[in-house]
Amino acid sequence: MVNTYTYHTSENVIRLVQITDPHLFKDEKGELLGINTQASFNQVLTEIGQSDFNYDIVLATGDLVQDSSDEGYLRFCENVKSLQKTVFWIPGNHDFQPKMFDILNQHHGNISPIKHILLGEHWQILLLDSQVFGVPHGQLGQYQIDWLEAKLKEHPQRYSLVVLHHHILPTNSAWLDQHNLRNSLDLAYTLAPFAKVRGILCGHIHQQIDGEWNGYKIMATPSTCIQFKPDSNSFALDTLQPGWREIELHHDGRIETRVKRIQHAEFLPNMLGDGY
Ligand SMILES: Nc1ncnc2c1ncn2[C@@H]1O[C@@H]2COP(=O)(O)O[C@H]2[C@H]1O
Ligand SMILES: [Fe+2]
Repeated sequence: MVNTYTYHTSENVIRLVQITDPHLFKDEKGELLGINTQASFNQVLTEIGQSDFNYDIVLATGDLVQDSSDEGYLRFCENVKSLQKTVFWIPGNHDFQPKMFDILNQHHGNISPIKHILLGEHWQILLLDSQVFGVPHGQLGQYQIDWLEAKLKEHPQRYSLVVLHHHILPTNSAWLDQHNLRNSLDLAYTLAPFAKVRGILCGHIHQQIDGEWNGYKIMATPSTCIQFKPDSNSFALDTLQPGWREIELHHDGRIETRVKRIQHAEFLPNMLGDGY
């Protein structure tokens, strides 16, 4: 099996789209706290298609399916065909990996199982699995840490973007921050010797963060369905709309990025919902 995907381009900028946390259900009418997650996912995909952002690849950063159903993963595969670019993925805390792996591989179309991407001459992307089976918080196992270190050592001349589901920077929401990446210090120690690491990208927290941590650009992205309210110690939803993220990796190591939200439909959750 090939373990590295090489994306050849002579462009000075590589463009990525991130979609995250679609939480699809077996039933396409399935709702998460009042939002039909299939409908909001479709709307995000439609509006990505309508935008003039000419992306090279897509990153899907976990919680693809809420109920471990074959149907949810199969519809994900069908739906992302419209993106017409290779889709790379990582698991979130809600994903059932044996099924996810089988279905996403069998119905691959434009979906790749590869976790190491070389882009043009200057960049690489490292996709990590931070899932701890059966619980909402995250942890990078020793295999993930060793793999990350090995890839950074293999390509020290490349700028690196690290991608994982769980968050590192707090959301100032106690209920959600208990579900963070528990061993972010191990990640910090692993990355520290490699001066060309530039960014860390995650999903999971259903809200936007554009911050900084140890000199790395930290990006978290709205879900394609429900949004969590920032700075809320107990569970609370937001009326902000489903979204996605555009990222530009420049040849000099700069990352430019922006969050987009749907504009041609409105999804409002049941604001009284207190969890799932
Ligand atoms: N009321 C709640 N209190 C604490 N955790 C919750 C609550 N509701 C949901 N969660 C968990 O918190 C997680 C945050 O985002 P996820 O989509 O990964 O899935 C969520 C659930 O696993
Ligand atoms: Fe999650």
